[in-house]
Amino acid sequence: MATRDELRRLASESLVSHFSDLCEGAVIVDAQSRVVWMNDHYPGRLGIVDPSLAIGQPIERVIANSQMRQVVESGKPIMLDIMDVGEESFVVSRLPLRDAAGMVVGAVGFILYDDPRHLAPVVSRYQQLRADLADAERKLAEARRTKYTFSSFIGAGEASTELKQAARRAARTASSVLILGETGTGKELLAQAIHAASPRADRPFVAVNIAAVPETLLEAEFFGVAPGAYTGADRRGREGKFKLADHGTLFLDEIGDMSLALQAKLLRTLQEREFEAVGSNRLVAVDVRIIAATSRNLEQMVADGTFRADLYYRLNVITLNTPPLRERPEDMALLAEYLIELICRQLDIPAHDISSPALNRLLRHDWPGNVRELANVLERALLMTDIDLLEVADLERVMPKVRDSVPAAGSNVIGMAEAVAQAERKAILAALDESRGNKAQAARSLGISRAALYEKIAALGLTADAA
Ligand SMILES: Nc1ncnc2c1ncn2[C@@H]1O[C@H](COP(=O)(O)OP(=O)(O)OP(=O)(O)O)[C@@H](O)[C@H]1O
Repeated sequence: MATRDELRRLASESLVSHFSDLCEGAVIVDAQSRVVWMNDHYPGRLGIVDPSLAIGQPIERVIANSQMRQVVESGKPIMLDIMDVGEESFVVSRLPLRDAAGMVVGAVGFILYDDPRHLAPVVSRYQQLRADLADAERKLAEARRTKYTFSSFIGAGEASTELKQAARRAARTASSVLILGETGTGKELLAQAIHAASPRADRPFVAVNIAAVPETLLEAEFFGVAPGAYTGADRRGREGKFKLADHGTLFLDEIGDMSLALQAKLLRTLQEREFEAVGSNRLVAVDVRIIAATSRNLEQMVADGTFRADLYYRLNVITLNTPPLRERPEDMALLAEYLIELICRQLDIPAHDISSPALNRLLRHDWPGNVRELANVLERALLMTDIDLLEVADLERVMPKVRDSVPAAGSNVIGMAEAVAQAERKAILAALDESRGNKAQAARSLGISRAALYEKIAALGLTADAA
């Protein structure tokens, strides 16, 4: 009569031998996940030409997406799984092997069926889900595809050419980029162009305007919220921008407006390449390329102690300076022509030209709002002119100084809405002036949120003046 231990030994031996005979393939790895044995079917099923060369190799060298190492490292079986090799899908099972003391000494993997039709309902559902996921990922990447490339950055003068060359070089690397320049000089355009020319072009480009998101919401915006972290609307949890930008590029606009507390969290994420969602203690790994931008003097902020030096150096691997429009008059004609054509197309109005005196008028303005302001002025001038040639008078009508003055002729009575808008415009400009363009500080002194300030600036068409 066999003892209990002998019976157990016999059972496990015959189980393995039966299994390996019956199933379509079997493989055993050791504690380092190196292949030590495979049955006769295994190499044929998986297209392994010379099985003798596989022995002693790490399992991933033999089967690139094998999960055997996970079983060895965790000591937990994966009872039923679908493994894709090339075009084929296999139903597989993986079990850890333990010695007498219970230590994991390896793992055994079986290919149960090479024809997943045996599990048709499960497999078809799996394949459907996989197709849906691929479709959703493609749509997401499409939605996040950048609008701009380097050819969208207009300017052929020396400063623009050098800037574009440096940005093209940056696109070829994976380093962080810091773009410095006044408002409206094309920082976001350039960030998009860098992404579009980088190896990450097919992955998402995700932008966060730090100044436009209320401070209290920024952490959740960046890192997401774990399910159940909040009651109410967010109970199901939400992905943060870091996760959405995984394998792509994360554009951090107005980085100079970030609080010191969040700067510390951002730095940690960039260093460790992992983060925790709000309300979770599970670390999530991410791979994002960072492009940050600001119109503020970050170096001065570091000296003042309002921006972390370590974060500054981390972001400032490659620096690009977008020159203000007034410093590149050589680009004005090209830009004006390009913008007029673009605006006419967008507004669906006939093509327009610009007279030489009008072009000279543009050159005399100092453009605190840069290209955005130029586009704004041209659009309003185009909407008001009756002929297809922009003249000085058309521009004068809409250029900032004229716009803000009281109408010379006619009644002095203005509607309430306009009166309120004028008062708001004045207050915002004064606050921005006092804070030297720092929108967070301006919002504080106005007693409104930064998000509200951004909305007002856009609604009042103030962008041009708000530098
Ligand atoms: N060199 C350029 N060629 C063509 N369009 C440009 C150029 N620079 C800026 N623009 C246009 O001007 C507008 C503002 O550009 P963008 O948003 O990139 O500026 P920004 O520097 O990021 O501004 P902010 O600091 O206010 O966020 C956009 O519509 C952009 O397409």
